[in-house]
Amino acid sequence: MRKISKIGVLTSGGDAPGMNPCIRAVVRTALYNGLEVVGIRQGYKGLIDNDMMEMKHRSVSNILNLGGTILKTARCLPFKTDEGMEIAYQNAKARGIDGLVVIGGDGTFTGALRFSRKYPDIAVMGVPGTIDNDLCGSTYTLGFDTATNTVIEAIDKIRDTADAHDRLFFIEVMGRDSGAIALRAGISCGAEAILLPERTTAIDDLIKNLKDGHMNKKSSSIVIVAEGDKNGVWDVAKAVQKEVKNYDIKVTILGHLQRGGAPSSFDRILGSRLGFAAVNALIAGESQKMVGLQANQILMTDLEQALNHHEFKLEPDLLQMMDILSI
Ligand SMILES: Nc1ncnc2c1ncn2[C@@H]1O[C@H](COP(=O)(O)OP(=O)(O)O)[C@@H](O)[C@H]1O
Ligand SMILES: O=P(O)(O)OC[C@H]1O[C@](O)(COP(=O)(O)O)[C@@H](O)[C@@H]1O
Ligand SMILES: [Mg+2]
Repeated sequence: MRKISKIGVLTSGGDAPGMNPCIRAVVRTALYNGLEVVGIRQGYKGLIDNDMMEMKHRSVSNILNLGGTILKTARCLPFKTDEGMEIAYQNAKARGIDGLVVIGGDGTFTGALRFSRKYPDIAVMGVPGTIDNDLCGSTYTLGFDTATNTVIEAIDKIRDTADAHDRLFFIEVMGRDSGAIALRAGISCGAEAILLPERTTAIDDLIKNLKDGHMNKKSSSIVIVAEGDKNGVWDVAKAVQKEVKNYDIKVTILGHLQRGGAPSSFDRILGSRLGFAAVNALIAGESQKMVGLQANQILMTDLEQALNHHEFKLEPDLLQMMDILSI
């Protein structure tokens, strides 16, 4: 069985609340087990630029409540090239890193899998950290709960003013190819319609529903549009504006405020559990896997399987109820 002595930890792709509790758990679990830990700054960029530091217990003090990531993150194009990967590998080897914990989303895992197939002497363990909740093998990814709560708080406020003015709001929420935030926030806020990349919405049906809502004495309407929806929030709003005259129409793009803020209790616990499990999995000799939450248990999934978007599905009952509960 392979023996790990030094773990490198990095956060990569979009930051997500809960990454800091996870880093803390990785560092302290590794130290508890007599391993050394290296923090790699700015994701794969830090591996290529040799921007790394030794981590001790006090390196991760008082960070449980912080959004963002103390290690910083980046979208690093050079890591996608063979040359970039080779430099990253040589730097990691020179530091004595023999196990890597990568906290990030689908892009990060795609890179991790390629890297570890090319250089199998460095074991790699993925931790799902993305507000998009778009990975198989973990019911929830780090940051999704906090981001959804942030979105709900914002939409509740928009509902107040929408109601006061009898207005129709189109609200774009994040999710590059994923309707996960849109669906949960929409149901939680009683959105009149939710447009998702995973489901096609006919604009004619949307217009009819909004008109019906007005006739049924709805004083405001909220339509949530996931960023990855193929129509796009502006085009949908324009198409509806032409047909729905009773409401004054506004568009709000919530943007990056969705990624910030203190992690929720759920994300603090999830980050701690996943970080703890990732280090223990590396110690047990595992590689090319992701630790994830399934039925309240921490289980491992092959990275390849975690990336299988076709198998990732939004909850059918949520999809079914989203139209029924909003009438
Ligand atoms: N095909 C790939 N090969 C190697 N590295 C990749 C690949 N795809 C993504 N990455 C690395 O992972 C990083 C994060 O991916 P990205 O899609 O931006 O975020 P996320 O991991 O949150 O989905 C990229 O900036 C790049 O460094
Ligand atoms: O902050 P950026 O680079 O503009 O990226 C925005 C994207 O990042 C996200 O917030 C998170 O996605 P990733 O976790 O895949 O990076 C997406 O919802 C959004 O499309
Ligand atoms: Mg992603």
